[in-house]
Amino acid sequence: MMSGKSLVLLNRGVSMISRRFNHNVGIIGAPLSRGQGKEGVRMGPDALRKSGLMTALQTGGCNLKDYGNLKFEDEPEDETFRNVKMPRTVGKANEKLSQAVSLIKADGRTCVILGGDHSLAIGSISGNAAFHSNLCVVWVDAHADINTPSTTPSGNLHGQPVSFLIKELKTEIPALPGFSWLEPCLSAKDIVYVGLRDVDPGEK
Ligand SMILES: NC(=[NH2+])NCCC[C@H](N)C(=O)O
Repeated sequence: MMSGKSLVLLNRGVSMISRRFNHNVGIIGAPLSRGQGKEGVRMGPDALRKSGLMTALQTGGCNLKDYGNLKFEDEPEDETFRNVKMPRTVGKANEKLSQAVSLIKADGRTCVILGGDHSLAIGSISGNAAFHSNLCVVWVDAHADINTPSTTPSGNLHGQPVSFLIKELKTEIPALPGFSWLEPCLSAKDIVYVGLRDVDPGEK
């Protein structure tokens, strides 16, 4: 027979499990490659879907809604601006992503974004920040991706997203075409790096 106390514990366990197993998740594909030089990364969202990601998430108890893939286009005459490559295209794509993330959050879902190159962190984090005033970021990556337009050795925006998001670096970021919509939304203390092993001199 069950005591009152064990019944309370059991109920608590079941409600924890059902909370975990009824997690509402929205999937959005972001097939962007212009933040760096390899075309193939835009195939990421479809490749991840084909590899069985959705089934794995459902088996893990997620209640999924697939919002499909965003459509990104190259902006015309997207010249390099102070060494930064394709700023208009990458800025516009991230603006779209940020809006899409905010809509999914407004639907009451955790947003899982399938990229795409790492410049997408700009839209992903800013879209979430619009909903969570106390947002923290755990950045698991070999790269810090905190170059600024002046320190970037490659000019690729996938190596710079964090510098655009951190309030303390605002004065280091020039007014880039394509990014007028963006306001930094994180403090430096709100990000933790895990796994760094390839950091540029200007990022240190
Ligand atoms: N998310 C990445 N794969 N980042 C690579 C960045 C490489 C280099 N640090 C750069 O700024 O260009």
